[in-house]
Amino acid sequence: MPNNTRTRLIAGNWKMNKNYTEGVQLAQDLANELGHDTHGVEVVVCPPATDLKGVSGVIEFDRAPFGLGAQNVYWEASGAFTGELSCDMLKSVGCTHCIVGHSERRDYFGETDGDINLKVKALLAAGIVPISCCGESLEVREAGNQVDFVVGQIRADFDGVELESGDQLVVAYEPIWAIGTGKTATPEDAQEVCGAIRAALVDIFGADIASQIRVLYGGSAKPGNVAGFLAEEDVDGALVGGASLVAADFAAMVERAAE
Ligand SMILES: O=C(CO)COP(=O)(O)O
Repeated sequence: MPNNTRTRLIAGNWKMNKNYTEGVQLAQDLANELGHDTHGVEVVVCPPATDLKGVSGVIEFDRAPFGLGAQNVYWEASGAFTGELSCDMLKSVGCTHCIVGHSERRDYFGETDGDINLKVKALLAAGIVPISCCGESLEVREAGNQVDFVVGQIRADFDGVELESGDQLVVAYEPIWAIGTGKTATPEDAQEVCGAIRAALVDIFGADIASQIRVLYGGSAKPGNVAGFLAEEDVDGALVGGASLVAADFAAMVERAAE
């Protein structure tokens, strides 16, 4: 069990995997694996946009014990923005959460901290919880600059953001060199940066709100290593890529988080 009052959160980022039929199947498999009780752990899945409506159907009709998140959003309300999705569109298919600022979007699609800042503000205004990602490259880590780099991202991403309570926002620390590589950070590596993130959040939002914001670790997290991360004071859950595509593995991680 956590040694603080924050509810642990295990979130799955399916990335660009699973077509509609496969996505609905995975959601149903996960619902079966989890049963109706996740023992105090919050669970969210973030499928591709084309699967959102189907997965929300599984959540509604099978009373599946997980929330629904998108992987991206655009900050404008509507209009001539070909290919983009608004907060209202995400809400209309049942999204409660949305990943923003994933390193893959920063690196492959040129997303900047300024973009992420606008997305976070739009999501908060719509009542959707941003799962806001940050994390350093191998180069930054090898130079020993991971804390300064990530705190810089956090300050830029949340510039001018106002919260009423800490459960409106989730932060995910994902060192880029550990994503999809099988190379995990150690729990101590994760705590070093997640602790610095918490300190920055105290500065930005004040101690009360910062103490309630969940900070997740992501990067090759799996059933065999998640407990080590969760044992750290400032790690409140995991953002899971590859292992979230296997219902039994993802459910096993939720189980570890409940222990
Ligand atoms: O990027 C991630 C989650 O957003 C982590 O992916 P992996 O768990 O596949 O390393």
